[in-house]
This record gives sequence, structure tokens and C-alpha cells, in this order.
Amino acid sequence: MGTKLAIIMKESIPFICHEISTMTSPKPTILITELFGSLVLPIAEHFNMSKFVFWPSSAWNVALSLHTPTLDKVVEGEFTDQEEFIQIPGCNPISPCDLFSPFLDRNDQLYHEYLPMCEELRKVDGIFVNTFLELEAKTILALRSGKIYKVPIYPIGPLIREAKKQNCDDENRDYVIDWLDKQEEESVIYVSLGSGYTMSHEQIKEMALGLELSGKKFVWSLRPPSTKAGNDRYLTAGEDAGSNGVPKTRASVSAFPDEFHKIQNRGLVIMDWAPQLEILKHSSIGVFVSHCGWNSILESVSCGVPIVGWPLFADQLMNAETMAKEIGIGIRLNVAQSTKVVGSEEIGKTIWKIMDKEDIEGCAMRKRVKELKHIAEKIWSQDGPSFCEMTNAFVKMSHTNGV
Ligand SMILES: O=c1ccn([C@@H]2O[C@H](COP(=O)(O)OP(=O)(O)O[C@H]3O[C@H](CO)[C@@H](O)[C@H](O)[C@H]3O)[C@@H](O)[C@H]2O)c(=O)[nH]1
Repeated sequence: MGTKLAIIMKESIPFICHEISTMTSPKPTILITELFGSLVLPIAEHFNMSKFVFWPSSAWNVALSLHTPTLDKVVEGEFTDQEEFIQIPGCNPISPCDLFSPFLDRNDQLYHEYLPMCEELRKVDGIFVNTFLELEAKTILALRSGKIYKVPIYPIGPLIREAKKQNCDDENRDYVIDWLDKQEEESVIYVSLGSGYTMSHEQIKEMALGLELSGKKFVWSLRPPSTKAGNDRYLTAGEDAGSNGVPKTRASVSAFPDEFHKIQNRGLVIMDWAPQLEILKHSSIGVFVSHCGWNSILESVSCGVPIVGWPLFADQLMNAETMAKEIGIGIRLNVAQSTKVVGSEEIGKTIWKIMDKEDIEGCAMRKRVKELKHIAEKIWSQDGPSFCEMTNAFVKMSHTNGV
């Protein structure tokens, strides 16, 4: 997909140039793209425009991309064969096996598309990053020190979609919120591994056993292992669908392992688009088992919910490291190397540790995420740090451009 996106962006250049040239009154003065769009940025010079990138992921990932042209020169052989951690000046190092897909094969086209994007990133007038200082202080300070590469960095996050604008129908939303209203404060686990992943039969079994071991109630956003969910949405309490207005579940239910059926009466299973932000905002949620997509991390932070990290692909492994080591609001699960499955004990004990009121580390993570929540609440108020960062960037740019 990354390669396709890069090609689409390059082929779009003539059309984007045409569109910009038709904008005459007023003339546009800034071109803002995201990373894949950075391949379009050279046209900004032709139109005398400033060049900015909006970065929807972590500051640490910005640091990696800015450092990549240097790594390309100094690292010999494949990144994945390196025995040492990959170092980025001033930032937390990373294990080569946590690097995202462009680094997996230096001969692959994806790497050859990614490298020029990183070169373009070095030439911009500024990078708006969906993060904030207190979240990634170490990395943001390293980026601002110029040790990695001198590019102005503007942390303008957390930018998250309003709950009502998430793509979930009202019937589903009301059902899950009513169920959560009946639960005790910070007692429920929310599990969602993103929209692009279907668990294997084996993994669903381990997850179900893990949830059982945790002894807690749960909301689990899940697709059946091998059949399509069709119109099925929620599955609750061993009930065979429809008895209390719950949308019916049929064939797909039989695709789940027995371990899953055993625990159904302790939770709510969502087989459709979950109202994630509203679930996370609910006071009954105590922990989020997440694939560590950056938006999910930011939403969890904004709601003050600690995370059990279960990264799957793309930048998620790197995000999980940032979440656990730099931000300090959760724990990353270990995947058994022999089976590539996360075991039930690992799931159960990690959830327990984070939710346990007596556990010192768990308490520290919960305290930290609540502090970040309070900071995030005020960050976009007038004169709040992210508002000021954005304003400063444009003021600086308008002085440079004389606009
Ligand atoms: O049932 C669902 C599932 C998801 N969401 C929302 O969808 C978004 C998911 O975003 P994210 O957590 O970032 O996951 P992905 O959609 O998987 O994000 C892609 O883009 C991110 C930002 O670049 C990367 O960090 C991820 O690795 C990449 O997979 C969030 O706003 C969720 O609240 C729902 O509302 N309901």
C-alpha cells in the first residue's frame, strides 16, 4: 500500500500544479502535505509557497524519518540483520525488529520510495506533529536541538476526531453506552486491535482465556476468525441474539472457539464499527488493549485510560515502544516467538497489573495518563500550547513570505 500511495502522489503532481495555478485570487501561500505527499513538495518552490508537513503519528517517528538518510549511509546490510539497537541522536533507540515495513528490505521498492520522502522532509519549513511536549518531551527536545536534522517542529496535538463524528450508528452507540453505565468505575477492559486485523482462531482462544484470567468485564471489538460478520454487531452474555433488542448474531458466532463462548456472559462483543472515543471516555473503562495506532493512543491519553499494547504492523510496533518507554502509560505484550501468538497468561497478568490498585507500576501508569489527560484538555484553548504552536508557525511563515 505504501508503494501505491507513493506512486499515486507522484502521478498527481501535474494535476496539483494545474489546480494551484488556477488559484489566483488570493494566491495560496502554503502547501501542507503528510509524509506520502512530501513527494509533491518540490512544486511549492515553483509557486513560491512555504512547505509544511502534517505528521499524524508520533514525534519519535518523525525523528526516525529525519534520521533515515543518515542511517542509509552508515548502516551496512539489511537493517533487520543489525545486532545492535538502531540509534537516533537524543531519542530512545529501537530494536531492528520493531522498525516499520520500509526498513524490512532495502532492495524493495517501498524503501526506494520512502527514502526520497525522508529527504523531502528535511527541506520543509516546518513539521506539524500530532503530539504534545509533555507526551514526548525527550524526542521533541532532541528534534528541536537540531542533533538529528535542523527542521522546525511544531507539536500541535492531540488532534482527535469528535466522538459524534466517528462512523458508528446511534442504535449501536446507545446499546454499548447503556451497558457501560451499569458497570463500576474503571472496572471494564476495552479491547480493539484496529479495523484492519482479524484474529486467528488460536489467538481468539488465548484472548478469551486471558480475559477470563483477568477476572474483569470487557467490551471487545472483534471480527469472527474466518467467516464474514455480515450484519452482526453485538454479541452479549451468552444470549442468543435478539432477546433484548440486541442486533442478531448468527452463523458467525459458531466460528468462535469454545473459550470465547465461555466468557461471553462477562462482556460485550462488538462486531461492527465501535464508538471508540465514547467508550474510552466512559468512566467504567479501566484499561484499553490496543494495537497502538497513533490515533488510538492519543484518544486513550485524552480520556486518561492506560494501555496494554498489542502492536501488529506499520508504525504500531514503534508506537507501542514509545507508549510504554517514553510516555509511560502502559505495557507492551510479549508475543511468543515460536507460535507468534500472545498467550493467555501474558494477557491476563498484564491487564491485572495495570488495573490493580495495589500494583506500584500500575498505579504510576494510571497516575501519569490522568496527568496527561488534564494537560490535553487545555492544550487547544486559546493561548494553550498547541494553539500557540500553530499560530507561531504561521506568523513566522508570513514574516518570511511577507504575506
Ligand atoms: O471500531 C472502531 C475502530 C476504530 N475507530 C477509530 O478509528 C481510528 C483508528 O485510528 P488508529 O488507532 O490510528 O488506527 P489505524 O486506523 O489502524 O491507523 C493507521 O494510521 C495511524 C496514524 O498514522 C497509524 O499509527 C496506524 O499504525 C495505522 O494503522 C480511531 O480514531 C478510532 O477511534 C472507531 O471509532 N471504531
